[in-house]
Amino acid sequence: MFSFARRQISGQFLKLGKNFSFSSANNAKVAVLGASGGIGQPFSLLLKLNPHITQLALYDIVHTPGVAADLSHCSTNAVVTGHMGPEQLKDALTGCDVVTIPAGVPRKPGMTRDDLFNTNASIVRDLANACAKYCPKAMICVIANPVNSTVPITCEVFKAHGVFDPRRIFGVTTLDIVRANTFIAQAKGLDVAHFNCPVVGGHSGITIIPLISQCNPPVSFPQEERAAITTRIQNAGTEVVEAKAGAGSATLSMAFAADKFVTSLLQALSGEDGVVECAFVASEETEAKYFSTPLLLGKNGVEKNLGLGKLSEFEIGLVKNAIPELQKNIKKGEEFLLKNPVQN
Ligand SMILES: NC(=O)C1=CN([C@@H]2O[C@H](COP(=O)(O)OP(=O)(O)OC[C@H]3O[C@@H](n4cnc5c(N)ncnc54)[C@H](O)[C@@H]3O)[C@@H](O)[C@H]2O)C=CC1
Ligand SMILES: O=C([O-])CC(=O)C(=O)O
Repeated sequence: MFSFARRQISGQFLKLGKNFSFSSANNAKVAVLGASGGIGQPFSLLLKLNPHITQLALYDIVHTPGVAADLSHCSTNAVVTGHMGPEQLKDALTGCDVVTIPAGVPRKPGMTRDDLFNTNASIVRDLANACAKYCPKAMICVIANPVNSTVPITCEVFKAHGVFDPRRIFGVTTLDIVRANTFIAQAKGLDVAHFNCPVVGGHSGITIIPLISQCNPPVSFPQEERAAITTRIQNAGTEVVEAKAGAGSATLSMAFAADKFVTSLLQALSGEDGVVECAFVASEETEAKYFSTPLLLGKNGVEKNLGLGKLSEFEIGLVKNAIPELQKNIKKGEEFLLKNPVQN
């Protein structure tokens, strides 16, 4: 483990045009597992700008000394520590308030997210195992795909350790909301900074369900346009994978989205009221055991599941179509852990 001297800055902190002021609650340790990757690096940079964070622990199996040294020169408050290889994972995780997991392989053209299962399931299982041992109370934000299966894997690992708290484990689906907001605001000529479209369900293909009927401010589309924009949101990950032509999947927009989610989580943890984000969590809202819906966040993670709300006929059909696929993905994650249990 190597660490860098804390650099104090005073007063107010300007981030993405928004003012944050320091308070005693803004004292979080956040870890990024997979910090050297395509998402990990820009995401860590955004977290380094976050005034809620006083320690940023960067873990990967490669390159973290360089990434941490580089990032530590940015003149912001957070102390950056680099941790490389499993023997340094304990130090990275101990004392964490929030752990983010973008570790794992990304898609290439022609692959589905489920095609990543064979590689990423064991990566996530082993990292979740370390979290359950070294920071069982931390908020765990799973980014690695297939999210519909890696979240159930993480939850099963925590159950195996007897430390499962469904309020604290999240599949990060924020990129779907970011995309829905961008595409719809652009189509309607609205200011995306003041536009919100909830996206529910899961994080792959038909399980991604934008609730256009619940947009704020309200929008409406002719039937064909609504179907087309829904399909674009569902396939937006593939759009990026194809454009990158073998060089990976979304990294910069994912870093933006993950930072948005973690910022909301830290605001809620530090006592801010009314913080709502969608995420894929253990859920009783539908027949699927895990489902993304808007969540009211608080000091202990999910304070209240705000549920699906009133759906249009079109959206009811989308939810109905998504459930069998989600159930299959969830079962696959749970069965993986039965067949490949954690070694404590
Ligand atoms: N939830 C979402 O919306 C999104 C999820 N993703 C997923 O995020 C994951 C990461 O994507 P990228 O950063 O583009 O991939 P990448 O290949 O650029 O980076 C992955 C990083 O994980 C590290 N890694 C591999 N095994 C590890 C282990 N056992 N412990 C710690 N680190 C390990 C690698 O060394 C690498 O630095 C992929 O599974 C991708 O599908 C990508 C975009 C959006
Ligand atoms: O499409 C992928 O493989 C990466 C991802 O989850 C996304 O961009 O939404």
